[in-house]
Amino acid sequence: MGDTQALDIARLGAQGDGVADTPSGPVFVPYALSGERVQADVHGERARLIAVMTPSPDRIAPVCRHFTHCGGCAVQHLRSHAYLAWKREMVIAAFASRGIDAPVAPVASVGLGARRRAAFSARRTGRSVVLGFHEAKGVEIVDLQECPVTASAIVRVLPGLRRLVEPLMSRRAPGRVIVTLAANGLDVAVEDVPGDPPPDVREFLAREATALGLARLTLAGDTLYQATVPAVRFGTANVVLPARSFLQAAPVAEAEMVRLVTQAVVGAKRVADLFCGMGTFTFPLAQSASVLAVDGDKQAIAALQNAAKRTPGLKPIEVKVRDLFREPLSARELQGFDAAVFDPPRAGAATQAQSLVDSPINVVVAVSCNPATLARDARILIDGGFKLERVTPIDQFLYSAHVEAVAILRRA
Ligand SMILES: C[S@@+](CC[C@H](N)C(=O)[O-])C[C@H]1O[C@@H](n2cnc3c(N)ncnc32)[C@H](O)[C@@H]1O
Repeated sequence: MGDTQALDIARLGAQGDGVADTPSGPVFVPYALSGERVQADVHGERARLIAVMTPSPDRIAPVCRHFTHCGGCAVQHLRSHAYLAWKREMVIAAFASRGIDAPVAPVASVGLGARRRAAFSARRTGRSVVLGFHEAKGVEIVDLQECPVTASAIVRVLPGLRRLVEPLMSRRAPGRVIVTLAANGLDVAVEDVPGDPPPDVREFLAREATALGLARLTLAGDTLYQATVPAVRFGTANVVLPARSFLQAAPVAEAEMVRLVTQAVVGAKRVADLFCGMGTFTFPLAQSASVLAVDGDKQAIAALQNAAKRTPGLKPIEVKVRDLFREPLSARELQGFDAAVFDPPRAGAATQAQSLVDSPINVVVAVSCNPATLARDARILIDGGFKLERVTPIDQFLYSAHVEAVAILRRA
């Protein structure tokens, strides 16, 4: 037990916790809201909410029965306008911390059921399996009965997936079950499970996959069952999904990102698409510009290249497999390009941003799921002579503390 205190919540922190400023420093109270007076059990700078004494007018009922138990969502209990303002503020603060007074647009919102990929954890308990996300506090897995942020086609198969993965799961360590709603069905990838299943288990898995109507089932990257080749559509291209490659989490967020990227580079004849993945931006860009698409994931690049060969009516697409952290595209290699798009993992693309500064490129669109590294990379570009035109936050990760953003920079 900690120390029970009444606290006044001053703001919502970056992880979605209510923050009370006390004489001994900030205290973080999960599920408390800005402006509320709450009773909390305080342990150092963390506290457990006991009761809301004065609720915020923006407090609403959560949409999911698992909220506060499941770690998938941090903020479901806040009215939409205040929730979106919190996400926007995170982006503004990240840029401000780099000394940038950023022109940040309103957040592009994404509705319920938009998530097309979910990475669940699963563990055997007795004769059954629990399948879901990890607890908000603690290490157990919440056995999901619903998930309003995830596509209903995924949520519907959870009971069947519990049956399917049962022979693969151990009591000791959790396995992972990554479910993707492709354009033509569900692609299920099971990872981090022990051993190679014997023939009878493989037969069982194929039978259950058929019964569930899955498009494909892979185990540690190997295809165990395939009814149809799972594919996604980028622009006019159908790209066959590699088992493990990156895919934007929500198609409506992706569509907004594509719109912002393609509009920013209108008129460009040659575009470099860096950290291109399977071609989310490459194919829409290639409708009007030739594109150099670069990524470190061999499978993603192969999928992109195969789709490019099959898709008529596109400008030329050249591809490279390359580790852009160790070997960013150099200013020399960027000669002749009018624009660049980069969409790195959370670590950002500092060295790549520096060589963009040294290149003749006039327009850079930076896409990121981490406002902190996005702001750092924007600072490099701004110091190198670019002007930040606009940053658009996109609520791709509904109810979590994450936010996607697209920044457009042009040479001043
Ligand atoms: C956020 S994803 C974006 C992918 C793509 N632009 C999209 O929208 O689907 C980041 C991409 O960076 C790639 N990546 C990660 N580390 C890399 C590295 N060191 N060099 C090159 N690419 C890398 C991943 O393979 C992944 O495709």
